[in-house]
Parts: sequence; structure tokens; C-alpha cells
Amino acid sequence: MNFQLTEEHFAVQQAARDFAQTELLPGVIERDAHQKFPTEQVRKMGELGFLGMMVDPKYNGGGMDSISYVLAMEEISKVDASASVCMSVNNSLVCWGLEKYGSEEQKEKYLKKLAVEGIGAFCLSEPEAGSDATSQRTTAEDKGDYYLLNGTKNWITNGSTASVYIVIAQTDASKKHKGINALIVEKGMPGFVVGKKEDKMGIRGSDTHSLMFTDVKVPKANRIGDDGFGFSFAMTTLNGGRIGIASQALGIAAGAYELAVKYSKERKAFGKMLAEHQAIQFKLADMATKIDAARLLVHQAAWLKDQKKDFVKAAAMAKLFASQIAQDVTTEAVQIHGGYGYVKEYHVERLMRDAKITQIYEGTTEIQKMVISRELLR
Ligand SMILES: CC(C)(COP(=O)(O)OP(=O)(O)OC[C@H]1O[C@@H](n2cnc3c(N)ncnc32)[C@H](O)[C@@H]1OP(=O)(O)O)[C@@H](O)C(=O)NCCC(=O)NCCSC(=O)C1=CCCCC1
Repeated sequence: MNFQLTEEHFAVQQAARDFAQTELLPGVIERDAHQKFPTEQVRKMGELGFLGMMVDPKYNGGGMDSISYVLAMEEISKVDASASVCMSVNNSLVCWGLEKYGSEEQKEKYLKKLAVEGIGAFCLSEPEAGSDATSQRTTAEDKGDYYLLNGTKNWITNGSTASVYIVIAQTDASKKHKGINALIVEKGMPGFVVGKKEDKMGIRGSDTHSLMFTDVKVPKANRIGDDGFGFSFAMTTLNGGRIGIASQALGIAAGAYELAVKYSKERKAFGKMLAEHQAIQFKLADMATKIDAARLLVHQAAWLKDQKKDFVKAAAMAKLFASQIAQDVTTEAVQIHGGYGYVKEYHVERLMRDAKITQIYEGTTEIQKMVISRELLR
């Protein structure tokens, strides 16, 4: 890895930090408590260019590199992981997937809008196909000039707020994963129903739904890539998506750490500041070391992607490690805050709850270990 952050990188980082502090911080506790999607805030994120950061300017994107993206993701995740998962899905799954593999017509029709306004959803998981993603039960029957889509998707981020959904479905089961397609489905297509909203432990401002498809007619022109490319599309797109989730985990950890440092300089115990107690100093030293290590892995994966080098292992390692240290760091941040850490007002209990999902979505910790070991032994 050989890179230095540029003036532009620092400017993007500062812009994301300012946005998080002024627009996301007020109201984040309430949105979490009432499971309220940050509608207005996401609209502003679009206006400021955070929803299509890496998209080519000719499709209304920011034309930025992956390093800029992870810097912004870290800053936004420090404050509101519900907003950052929306940003992550839109940037690194939906927009990236469409730009890389979509047809020119699909880019004109969908990408140009998604890059500015969002909001896209990526629909792979099913009631019986989570980690075992090749076991797709949703079917896309080939009917000539359209596919007939039937089935259910589960735990879909941006489930009710999205306007465009990339749905993975099985067309020819005899071909197993090579018979799977990726289809662009629009909200409002007859037979497409948004199902129940999940009541989650963390990222409660993010809207997570099941989706039901009953005889939805999806035009052939909405298939991404060649017939049977859908599983490969999903896996390749997720490789990059994992850099986004790794940066989210990093941000959650860094946000909790910053709050812990601040609190330890404000609170006195046994006649001196918490920060003057070696027990607290050692905790902070461990937390900062883990965060720095995670940041190096995240930046390495982003840099490899920008250099068009193989980043599959690096992305899985970054997600594996950053999501683990997010658990450790947020738990220690609550511990440093003591009783205050256990109540909502101090933010760290929310960050601790938000951290957990980063070990589950876009490939669990165990899936990352599969990906890494396969790459090592290839
Ligand atoms: C790796 C995996 C467990 C698959 O292993 P099996 O042994 O079943 O299948 P196997 O025979 O190994 O492979 C099939 C094809 O697949 C290619 N490929 C695999 N990994 C990769 C990879 N990393 N990159 C590129 N291609 C890959 C493989 O080459 C093969 O194709 P080929 O026959 O060669 O043409 C896969 O299923 C997976 O990864 N699950 C996690 C899903 C998962 O991550 N959800 C997350 C859902 S989305 C989500 O959680 C969201 C959260 C928040 C926001 C939005 C989305």
C-alpha cells in the first residue's frame, strides 16, 4: 500500500464530519428510539453528493475514489450508523453494481437518479437463504420478453424507502448458481408488496423490511448482465460492499472512542479525572490501537480497489477485523462511562447496539473467514 491522503480527501472528510455533527447528531437518539428513518437527512446527503460519491460525473456522481468514500463513511458512522448503512447500500452495492455491469439504458434510467437522490436496495437474503446465498427460492421465470418474479426477500435495508430494488432470483434451478439473475425492480410494479418492518436491536433508524413478489412482470431489459450472471453479480458487488460496512464498523468504534476520551477528561472519580487513572488510560490505549489497525485495513482494501487490484481478501479482512473491534471498543466505551454509559443520552449504548449488525450483514464473520481462507489457499 502506497498512498497519502490528498487535500481533496481531507476536504471530503471534513465535509462529512460537519454534516454528521450539524445534521445527523441532533435527533439521532429520537430516531433510534422511534425507529424513524432519517428522510430529510438522507435527502441532504444526496444534495451534498454523499449518495453517489464514486459514480462517474456523466451519471451525476461525484467521480471520487474509494478512499474518499471510506473517509466519509467513517465520519457519518461515528454519529448515525442508520444513515450510513443507507449511504453504503446506495453507493457501494446499487450504484456501483449498476455502473459496472448495467446497460447504458439502465444507467440512464436508474443510475443517474440514484446517484443524486437514492435510494436503492439490494435484495439477496431470503428466509432460507442468508449465508447460504446460492439457495435462492425466489424465482424469475423466463417468459420471453419479461421475467415473472415470485418469492420473498428478508431483512432488506431501505426496504420501504427505496425506489429501485436489485432483486436476485433463480431462473433455471438445474443450473444452480449459474441459473440466477439480477433484476431491477421498481417500487409500484404490480405484485410487489413491501412487507413488515423489522424491530431491530440496532441501526433502528434504518428501515429493514421483508419484500413480497407475486407474479411481478419484470421486463427483460431490467436484467443486469447476461442470463445467469446474477449470482456472480451479487458476489462481486458484495466484495466491494464489505469495504463500506468495514468503514461503518470503524466509524462506530471511532465515534465511541471519541466519546470515551471526552468523558474521561470530564468525569472525576477518587479525586482525579478518569483520564488520570491508569485503568482508563490502558483501556483507551487498547481502543486507539485497535481503531488504527482497523483503519489501515479499511484503507488498504479501498486503495487496492482504486488501483484495480484484487481486493477480495483485503475487503473481507477489513470487515472481519473492523466489525470485531467495533464490539470491543463500544463495550469498553460503555464501561468507561459507567452508569451513564447504560443510558441513551450518552450515545455509547446506541453505538454498542449498532456495532453488532456489522458482524452479521453483507456476510457474517464466519463468511468473511470462508472468503479469506479460500483466497489464502487458492
Ligand atoms: C461464499 C458463499 C458462501 C458461496 O459459497 P458456496 O460454497 O455456496 O459457493 P461457491 O461454489 O464457492 O461459489 C459459487 C460461485 O460464486 C463465486 N464466488 C464465491 N465467492 C465469491 C466472491 N467473494 N467473489 C466473487 N465470486 C465469488 C464462485 O467463484 C462460484 O462461481 P463459479 O462457479 O466459479 O462461476 C456465498 O454464498 C456468500 O458469500 N454468502 C454470504 C452472503 C452474503 O454476504 N449475504 C449478504 C446479503 S446482503 C446484506 O447483508 C446487506 C446488508 C445491508 C445492506 C444491504 C445488503
